[in-house]
Amino acid sequence: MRKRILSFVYAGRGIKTVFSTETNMKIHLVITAVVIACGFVFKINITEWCLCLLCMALVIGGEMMNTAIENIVNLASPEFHPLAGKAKDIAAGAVLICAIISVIVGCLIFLPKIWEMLAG
Ligand SMILES: Nc1ncnc2c1ncn2[C@@H]1O[C@H](COP(=O)(O)OP(=O)(O)OP(=O)(O)O)[C@@H](O)[C@H]1O
Repeated sequence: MRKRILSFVYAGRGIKTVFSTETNMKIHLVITAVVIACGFVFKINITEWCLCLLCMALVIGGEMMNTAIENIVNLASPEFHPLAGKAKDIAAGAVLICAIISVIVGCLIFLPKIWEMLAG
């Protein structure tokens, strides 16, 4: 039981580390806050909330995996190596794909509502 609780403590420490050290993570946090505020302002429905929450998890989780990979690569290959560069580029590319898809989902949800508000 103690081991189980400790695993939550370690996970919490990982979340705290990534949010306090990674600039990209702070940017994601600001965007997440803006999306949540827009969700309330535009009164999005439960399905739209679920899609927004999934996108947030995708981008923040992806960024955390990217940071973990960067740390492992730096540890395993502090010197220049094509495979180290490839691993970092692929991890960064994965975050970019998640972010682009999330922006598209955000546009599909919010743009019609913004348009409706401006038109009406
Ligand atoms: N050890 C290495 N060997 C080869 N290429 C590397 C190595 N380390 C970094 N690179 C190249 O430099 C790029 C940037 O690496 P870096 O570690 O600065 O990542 P970053 O995305 O800028 O990190 P951060 O998110 O901390 O700013 C990598 O995507 C990779 O192309």
